[in-house]
Amino acid sequence: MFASKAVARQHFLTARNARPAEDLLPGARSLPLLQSAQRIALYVSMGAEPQTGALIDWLLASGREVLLPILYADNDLGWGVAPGAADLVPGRLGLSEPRADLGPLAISTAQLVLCPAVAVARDGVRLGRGGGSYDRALTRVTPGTPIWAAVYDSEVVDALPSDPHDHLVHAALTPRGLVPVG
Ligand SMILES: Nc1nc2c(c(=O)[nH]1)N(C=O)[C@@H](CNc1ccc(C(=O)N[C@@H](CCC(=O)O)C(=O)O)cc1)CN2
Ligand SMILES: Nc1ncnc2c1ncn2[C@@H]1O[C@H](COP(=O)(O)OP(=O)(O)OP(=O)(O)O)[C@@H](O)[C@H]1O
Repeated sequence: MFASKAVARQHFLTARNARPAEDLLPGARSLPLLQSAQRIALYVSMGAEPQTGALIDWLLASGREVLLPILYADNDLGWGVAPGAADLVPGRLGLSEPRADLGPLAISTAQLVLCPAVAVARDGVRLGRGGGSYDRALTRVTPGTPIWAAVYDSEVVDALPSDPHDHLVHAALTPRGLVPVG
């Protein structure tokens, strides 16, 4: 068990930064929910994060809508639609973001939410970057909507430090498929 979220975050990010980035699409495209959901909240991957580019292109090509986060100054998130990678503009912290902001509540229209994560525990606890962005955004998801966290297989672990404000996820999506948690 890790002594704190900060220690755990550093452990997993150091390991992740030493590995090649992998694409999420192979593990995702055969999942029924990803074939049927009409509007999906996703993220624009950066660095060694599980890569979302091919997944976003595949969803758009099959006529679905993809919501992408816009990071506000207080680390809360707004959401915009992705018409295509060429339409994204540079945001804070090296992020690429949609130009038009539909606001923080737009995530409530998603039928599936895939959030970035540094690690996920078997009980559903998600460890993020530490801004509390998804702690806030996930409170606005329509109850009953599946929430998945994108990680590599080695980042699904038995236990992680957690706080009362942490919002549990239902599964980890890895490049090899879906791992139910919680
Ligand atoms: N791809 C992606 N988008 C996301 C998140 C994320 O984790 N991944 N977020 C999840 O909440 C929000 C943004 N939060 C973030 C918090 C910290 C860092 C960060 O630490 N970035 C790098 C580079 C910083 C820089 O260039 O100054 C780093 O410090 O190593 C990035 C995003 C919304 N969008
Ligand atoms: N609803 C909220 N409103 C404002 N701040 C919040 C809220 N929830 C959590 N926070 C703050 O966000 C900070 C980071 O929380 P935490 O370490 O759980 O982030 P995280 O889930 O790992 O990061 P992220 O969601 O950005 O990927 C904490 O200081 C926490 O107090």
